[in-house]
Amino acid sequence: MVITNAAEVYDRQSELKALDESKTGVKGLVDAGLVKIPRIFIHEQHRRNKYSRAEAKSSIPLVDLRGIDEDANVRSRVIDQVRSACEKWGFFQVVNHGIPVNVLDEMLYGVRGFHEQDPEVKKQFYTRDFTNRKVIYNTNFDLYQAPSTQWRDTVTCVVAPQRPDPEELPAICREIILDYTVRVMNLGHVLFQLLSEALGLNLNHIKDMGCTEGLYLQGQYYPACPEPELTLGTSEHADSSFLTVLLQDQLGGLQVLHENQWVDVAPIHGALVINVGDLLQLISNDKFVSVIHRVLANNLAPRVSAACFFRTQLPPENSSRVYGPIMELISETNPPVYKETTVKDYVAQFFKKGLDGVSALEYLKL
Ligand SMILES: O=C(O)CCC(=O)C(=O)O
Ligand SMILES: [Fe+2]
Repeated sequence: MVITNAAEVYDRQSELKALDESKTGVKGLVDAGLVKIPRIFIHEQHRRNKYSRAEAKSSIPLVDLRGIDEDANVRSRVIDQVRSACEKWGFFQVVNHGIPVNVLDEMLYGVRGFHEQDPEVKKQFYTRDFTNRKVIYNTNFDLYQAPSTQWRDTVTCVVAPQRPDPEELPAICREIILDYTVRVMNLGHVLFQLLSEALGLNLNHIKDMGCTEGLYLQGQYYPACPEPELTLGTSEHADSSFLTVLLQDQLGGLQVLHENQWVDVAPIHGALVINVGDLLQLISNDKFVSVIHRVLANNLAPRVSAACFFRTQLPPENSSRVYGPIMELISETNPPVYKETTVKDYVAQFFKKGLDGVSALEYLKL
């Protein structure tokens, strides 16, 4: 039993278990017609309102990739923009990134299709086994660890370094996942080159460290919520990846913490949101920052997003390679800030904690 602030008594664990065992996630609750949100979803007010919302005019940088391979001046300007964005915001949006807008739309449509299909088909993918399975559908990967439950369901597909057998992927979005993730891998190579150059390193430095090898996609579904002000779609967190390529729909709700204020990431049709993850903050020795962000719940319509994380997910790919601050970035005046770690150990730490608004990098600080 748990005593809440309001001195109400409830059995949080049993409610979590019931949600888990339904295998139909938050969407299942909404489909059953609920009008008040269950207590497990209530996020404490002092956390939700800890920071104010920034003026609407403030927004994350926008970077236009057109011409970076043809014109050295354009490339060097873009590198400056990327460096500045990764140092100050940890986030930017890109346009002219090479992925056609109809592919982006189809990807979101595919994610929606997965979550809105017959629950009996969807249930076959329901699992919490992140170490053996390549397709993982569930609600809240950190359901049993996090202080509050998030108003979202997720389907995760691991697509690299090993390409999945198409038969393993959910039929309803199989083709678009295969197509979209190859394109994201290609864009990732471009971005990691720009990031390497922005750090003053050789073009392929980050790639040669193996940071671009692993990729998994998370198709998020945030059902419309009857009491959106009491909960969150995604809790405050920083990503555990090296880099994240996020495709959001037009509803909005994503917010980035910047100078102690929440800044809305306004949806731009055709653009992609790029953000620095913890592992890039670690190897860049704090030059680039992995910034806290969250997603608000809304009562208008289901929100859909597709986030691609550059990070290995399955052993043995992520087991032995050790990552620490890049030697070339270290000097007497800029000593290493972090201990070395493997991706496997880092992810274990990230999972153990759950999304609680504190960076998992803290435990690696020297
Ligand atoms: O759905 C979104 O827009 C972002 C979700 C997110 O931040 C994440 O899954 O790490
Ligand atoms: Fe995130």
